[in-house]
Amino acid sequence: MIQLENISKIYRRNGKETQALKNVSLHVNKGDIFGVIGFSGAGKSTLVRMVNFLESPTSGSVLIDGKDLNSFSPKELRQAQKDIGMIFQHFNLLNSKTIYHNVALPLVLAKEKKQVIKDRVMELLRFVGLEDKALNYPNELSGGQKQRIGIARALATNPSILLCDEATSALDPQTTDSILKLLQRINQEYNITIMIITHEMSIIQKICNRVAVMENGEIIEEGDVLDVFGNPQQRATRNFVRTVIPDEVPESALSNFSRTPGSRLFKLKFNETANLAINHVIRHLDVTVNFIYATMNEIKDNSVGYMIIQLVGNSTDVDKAADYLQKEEIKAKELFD
Ligand SMILES: Nc1ncnc2c1ncn2[C@@H]1O[C@H](COP(=O)(O)OP(=O)(O)OP(=O)(O)O)[C@@H](O)[C@H]1O
Repeated sequence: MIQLENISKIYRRNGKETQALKNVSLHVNKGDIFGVIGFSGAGKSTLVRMVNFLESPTSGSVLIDGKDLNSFSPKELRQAQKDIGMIFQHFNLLNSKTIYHNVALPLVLAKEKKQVIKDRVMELLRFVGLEDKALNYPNELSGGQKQRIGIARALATNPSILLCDEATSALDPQTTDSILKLLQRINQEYNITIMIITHEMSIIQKICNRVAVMENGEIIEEGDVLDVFGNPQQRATRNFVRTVIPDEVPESALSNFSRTPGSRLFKLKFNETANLAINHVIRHLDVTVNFIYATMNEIKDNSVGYMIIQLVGNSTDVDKAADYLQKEEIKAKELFD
């Protein structure tokens, strides 16, 4: 649905060049809630502005439903942009206009009939749960309510894509969750493809099915959310995952078990393969497995986390068990070896 092919973007200002995007390629499928995560300055906003052609790439192409936006006339481009809604961190509402008129604006610009506009605006305000605020002004609303209005306005022209640029960064955690639930409903009920730009991994964890990690204008890792959380490849990705699934073992967990001489301590991923391996060790070797600590997190209806286990027994069996758990597919990591 959205294809970015070898996109580079160079900003030139006062004789200085900044390369905001370096040969970025990305495919977002219809129905995805696709997250793009990165630290400040990674190039996320630049990337998302390429998708609706708010800015054009220095090189490379943007294809929406297979059509190259580069080849569009200005009129065709405006038409294509109507199919892409966008919401922002600071909502970008017009303070001098009522909520009704803010939501109506894209329809007024599209020269829709008055009755069509009225029906659509009221339908959207009902959808975002703010029908009673039609005659209020933006500064009479809370941040969460303002973002709901931003969402209603973005949906006014019935887009098939919604871009969200740090849309929950100015909101408290509870309000963030309610906006994320609303985005999920939009994705499911209206079948709208959503692209989310964020610096918070918890946002990706809660609603995205795919994720790309950006660093210094490049996509350094991309994949299904479960795979990326379960097996992050790059250092920056691991740091982001850590913010949701901490992998430091608390001192208290380690000080509470007895260091039996000859026992060995391992850290393993919490997954089916590791569970089967531990069962194998218990069944086939004369080894006791003590569970010292575990963390678990729900990602896309799957459990992701890790556990710390202690192997206790005679040294031959403990060593055999350790060898088995350190195999390639299990990759148990020894602590204090
Ligand atoms: N209009 C512009 N003119 C010049 N440089 C720009 C412009 N927009 C962005 N940049 C530069 O491009 C790089 C990427 O910026 P961008 O805003 O895309 O990053 P970001 O990941 O969205 O960061 P943040 O989360 O802080 O918004 C930065 O070095 C920034 O200074």
